[in-house]
Amino acid sequence: MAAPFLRAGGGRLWAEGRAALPRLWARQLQDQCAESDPAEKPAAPKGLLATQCERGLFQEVFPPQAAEEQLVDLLQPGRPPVTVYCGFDPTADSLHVGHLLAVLGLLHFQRAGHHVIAVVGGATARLGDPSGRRKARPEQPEEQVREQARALRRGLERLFENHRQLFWPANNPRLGPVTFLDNAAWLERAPVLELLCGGVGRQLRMSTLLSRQTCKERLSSPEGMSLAEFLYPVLQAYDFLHLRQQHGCLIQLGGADQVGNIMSGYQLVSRVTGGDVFGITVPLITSTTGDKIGKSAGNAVWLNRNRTSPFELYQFFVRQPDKTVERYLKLFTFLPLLEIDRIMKRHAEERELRGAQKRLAAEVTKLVHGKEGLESAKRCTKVLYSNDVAGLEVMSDEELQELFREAPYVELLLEPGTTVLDLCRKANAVADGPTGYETITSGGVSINHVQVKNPDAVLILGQHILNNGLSLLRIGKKNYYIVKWFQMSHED
Ligand SMILES: Nc1ncnc2c1ncn2[C@@H]1O[C@H](COP(=O)(O)OP(=O)(O)OP(=O)(O)O)[C@@H](O)[C@H]1O
Ligand SMILES: N[C@@H](Cc1ccc(O)cc1)C(=O)O
Repeated sequence: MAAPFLRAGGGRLWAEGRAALPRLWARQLQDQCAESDPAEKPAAPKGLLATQCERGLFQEVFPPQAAEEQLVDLLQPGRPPVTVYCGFDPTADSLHVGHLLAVLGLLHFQRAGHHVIAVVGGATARLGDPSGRRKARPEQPEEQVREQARALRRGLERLFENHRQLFWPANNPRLGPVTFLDNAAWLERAPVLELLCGGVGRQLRMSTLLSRQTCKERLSSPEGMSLAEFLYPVLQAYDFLHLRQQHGCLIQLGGADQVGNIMSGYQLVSRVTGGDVFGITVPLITSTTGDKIGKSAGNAVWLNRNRTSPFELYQFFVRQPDKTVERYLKLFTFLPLLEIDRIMKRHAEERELRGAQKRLAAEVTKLVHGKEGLESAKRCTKVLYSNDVAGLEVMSDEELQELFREAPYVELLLEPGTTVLDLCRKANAVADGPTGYETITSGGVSINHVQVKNPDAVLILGQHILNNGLSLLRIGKKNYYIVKWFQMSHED
């Protein structure tokens, strides 16, 4: 069955020519797209769909004809708000960069005044979404999933709160409301018979479920597919129906790998209610080798600080190649397209400064970790790449450990007369005997970014030992040791 999605192609069709878009869309986009000619009279603000397709954030819209005829219009500025939802399964205790695009999709709806619902899949996570997977997810104990659901909700709340505080002018009345729900609240209570004999069991067709790519592949694999996994799209479809009936939800948003599940939801809701609902997908974020970034691939960039520090998140975006940075600025930030254009023009003149990447990294880090997180990321960058000692001095223990994640953390007692050699030996950073001594005299050791060549020099407070009681010891090019000093108190 041909996918009944209207493809905006991650902005591709938009870029290749509007003729590829359905007629009505093309006309509306043309009417609304006045940014390209600033000399003309100010244009009416663009509709949400047009804007996000142009940015590449909305990749597919479903079903195409109804979207053309109704959704474009429903999402025009000045129209009454609609309700949109996106689900996130708590199969880990943190969101990651891949999830961020779906969250950004919700935030754009919120910015346009619509009501958004972020659903944590406390119930669905226990089945495990088979979409795009070759193997079943490992089973997780119920209590673990519950704990992860709480953590995911906190992560979602933090993103919405950071956005409200840092990316939205104070008290702007147009920011739509956000609701956080957990599908365990209704799925755990849904009686099996009610589910099977009511709309779900009767309206969803086996042939459609069996025709999904994931299902076909898994059924023909040696491992096969469990009933729990097979029924996953059914429960996600039930969520859509529940949210339609209880919250008036009209649109489901999800990553591109969610198309099948969203289609099942569309079929169920439209058959049971007789009215149209819509699906929108956001593109999948891939690594430089083209693989989806995520948990299973083992390359997730997490949004929780204890898994990926603000500094590491910042660096992930600073390292993006030139060919991705413009697209990511459009996808991951709220910067207007005209400003992105200016950033890219400046970037083209001085690529080595990585200005576009740094702006991208700053915007994302601020959204994810707030202003303090961004400051921490910048401080860590300076400490590491510009040997900034002042920055080192104001760092918290947590920050220092985040920065030198691999570095051993050693706690030492500071005794009068402690020398450079003592420090190196107590930290187990140099070998015993003459070799250790020579490592220092030959220039292989630095303390707080300053080379120390005299092994017998006594450590000086404020120089070798920073005011926060820390020393950063480096042996060779990149073997770091973080030393936290303790002083014997006088009463002891
Ligand atoms: N790399 C990505 N780019 C865009 N969206 C993503 C990405 N990874 C996951 N998502 C979206 O986030 C939601 C949660 O997906 P899921 O839990 O399968 O992610 P995941 O952590 O990558 O899982 P796994 O790697 O275990 O398959 C889905 O809507 C999915 O489409
Ligand atoms: N299936 C989605 C999560 C989800 C759960 C419930 C929903 O109703 C919607 C989406 C995922 O894998 O992440």
